[in-house]
Amino acid sequence: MAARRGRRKTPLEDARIHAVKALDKSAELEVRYINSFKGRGVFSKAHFGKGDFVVEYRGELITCQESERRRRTYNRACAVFVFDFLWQEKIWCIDAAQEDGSLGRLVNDDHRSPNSKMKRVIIEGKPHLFLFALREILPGEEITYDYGGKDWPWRKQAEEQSDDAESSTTAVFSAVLETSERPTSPITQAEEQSDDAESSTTAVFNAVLETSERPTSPITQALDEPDFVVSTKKVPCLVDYSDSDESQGPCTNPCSSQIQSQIFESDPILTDQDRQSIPQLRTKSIQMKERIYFDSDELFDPISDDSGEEYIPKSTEDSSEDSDGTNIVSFDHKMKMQRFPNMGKIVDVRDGCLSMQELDKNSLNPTIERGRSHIRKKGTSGKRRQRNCSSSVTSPRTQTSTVNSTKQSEGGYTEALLVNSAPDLVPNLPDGASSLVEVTIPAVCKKEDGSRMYNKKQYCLYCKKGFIKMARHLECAHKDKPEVERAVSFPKGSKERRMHMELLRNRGNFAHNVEVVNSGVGTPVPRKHMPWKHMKVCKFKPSTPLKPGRTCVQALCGFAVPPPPSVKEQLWKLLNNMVQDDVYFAVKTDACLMEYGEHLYNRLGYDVSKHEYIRQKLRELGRLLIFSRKNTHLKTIKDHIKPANFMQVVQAVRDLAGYNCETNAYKCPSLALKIGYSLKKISMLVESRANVQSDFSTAKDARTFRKVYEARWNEMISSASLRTLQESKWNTPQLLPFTKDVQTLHSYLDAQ
Ligand SMILES: C[S@@+](CC[C@H](N)C(=O)[O-])C[C@H]1O[C@@H](n2cnc3c(N)ncnc32)[C@H](O)[C@@H]1O
Repeated sequence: MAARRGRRKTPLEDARIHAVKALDKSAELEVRYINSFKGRGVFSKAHFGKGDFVVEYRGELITCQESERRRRTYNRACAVFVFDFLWQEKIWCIDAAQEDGSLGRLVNDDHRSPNSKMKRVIIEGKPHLFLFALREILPGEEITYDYGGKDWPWRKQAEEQSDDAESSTTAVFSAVLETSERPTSPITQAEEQSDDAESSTTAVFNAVLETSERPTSPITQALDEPDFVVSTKKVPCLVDYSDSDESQGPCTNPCSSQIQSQIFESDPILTDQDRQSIPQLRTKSIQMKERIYFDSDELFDPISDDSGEEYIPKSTEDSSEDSDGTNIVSFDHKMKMQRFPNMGKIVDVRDGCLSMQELDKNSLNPTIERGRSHIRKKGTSGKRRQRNCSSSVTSPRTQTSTVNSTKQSEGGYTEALLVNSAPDLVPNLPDGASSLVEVTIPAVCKKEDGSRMYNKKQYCLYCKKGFIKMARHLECAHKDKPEVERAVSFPKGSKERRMHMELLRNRGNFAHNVEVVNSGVGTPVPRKHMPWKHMKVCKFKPSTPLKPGRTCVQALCGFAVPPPPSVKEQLWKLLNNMVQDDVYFAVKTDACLMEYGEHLYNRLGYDVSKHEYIRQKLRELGRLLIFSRKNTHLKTIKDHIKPANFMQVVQAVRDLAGYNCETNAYKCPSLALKIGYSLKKISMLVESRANVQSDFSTAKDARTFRKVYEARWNEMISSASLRTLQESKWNTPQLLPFTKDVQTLHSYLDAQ
């Protein structure tokens, strides 16, 4: 096992592992907002060696025809995310127009001195596009690659600028510049700087580039060098140069050269018409620029320690992972596995809903009804439900494995409950776990003969320890407590004695469960029934009759959980009158939303008629939060007010409000406007709190977010929303007053 963990990975293997998990190296890369012209970019947070796998250009693999169809519907901003490449003698595309939180799609262009290069790698018969470092990349550097093509507007601008600069320099310096920076030259600065040892390879390589970049032969720009076929089955030898003897390596692969010559000289699939259409695509999309041999010096420095097999990925998520890809566990998940080693089945209990929603006020015990949690509302069942849950807490694409790890633990199954979010409301969590609180629920254990094993521990209200026989423990150890004294005053076996003991047991369990939920440590004591169902038979239910319906009982149960320290009881109560759905749990467990709620409550809460307004405001943001968690990497409202995430927020708000880029109209324009307003308000609250706490970087982030918001929100969201609102009024019939109304008015005026 130790040997396996220590096994070094090649860049290709590293790329494959990330591709299979659909994960980026989030510990080593970050998105930053650069400026309004360039938008966002991806920056290195760590050191990358030459040849290292950097990031995948992830998206949907589509055919050329489909990409043509989409391009007709996409606006310019979306079309630029479609990446063309050649594979199996056809043009394919990776469409990354969807804002899915992946990083590869956000990498910007640099045709002069890019630090990485796009490569096509085949994994399990499917092409993937990966960026590999062309040279050493230092922390803080922006990741760039050459988009290919020539018509990108920013290049012209850059060239104009550099022309201006050139004209003002001395003649000698101009001459040097002309040689090294001529835009038509395929030789990059980096290549120019390469040392003598590399020069021969570079020369050969440049020769290839020059041929493939000749503008008159557009097809040669597409990528068609031998694929890097990565097979999961051939562990540890993961690189398989298709149809070739592995020992020969890619350069000497006769098959590849055959394929290349087929494609370059007489392409059997592409007609002249197709060829004509390719350059046209290029002005709107990114392409594989040219062929590059995978083991060429450009990617792997043969004399460097970092090359080839000696490569060890640095990303945190790789640190303890199995490299065979069969047991891929998300980073967050693994972290929780450390905390809860017995974790087995994963059941989705979002936003503290198990512990909060199902804590039964009357029985004072959290309840879980296996297979009947609110997840069922989604129409999922059994294994599917489990899968959904893992995706809801990690990334939509990391679903696979969390479920696979089902194990029978010592005493039977355990169910790990991933409780999404509540990061700031739940203290003492390690950094990376900020968006997850996980609680392990022990399931009923069965003996070998299938009968139930009664080993459930109850928690003592007084000494906080777990015991299987609680009544006996109370009687022996806490006889001096008045409640216990009263309970034992009833005859043994009597109904009264049982009820008193049960109440004490429930109270002990409740206190224990609250502790577990708040600290994220320990195992809560489950209870079988849903609260509203249990309420029908509960021996301790309030004597005053409740309003019929589930929500009322749930509200009672929700309120049974004490508010977190930073939340006012009145606000907590106000929230518990909300419909208790996903949005409710999202709101209740997000610190910024609670702060915003508190702000609204302080302003308007004295007026009960405004309570519904406060709830609505919070629900709008709760919906945004749920949407963002599903579709982006934003997990809290605080993430939404970081300037680097601005574009993702824009996209999320657009999607949530039903933006149609063709008509430039919204289905629900007022939602987009309201969310914008609330986000701005929250940024002010966060900034002021951060200033008070001398957390100047958070304050700066919030301030910068507001600046970006003020500069761009109107253009990106509000203008279209307002226009939609205005236009929707055009078709509203203007109501003329009835004759009767006019008569009434006249008689009123006469009476005056
Ligand atoms: C694939 S996206 C890259 C991510 C993009 N910056 C964003 O914020 O969404 C390509 C777009 O980024 C911008 N871009 C990329 N490279 C650029 C560069 N070198 N200079 C200016 N803008 C660039 C252009 O607007 C281009 O259409």
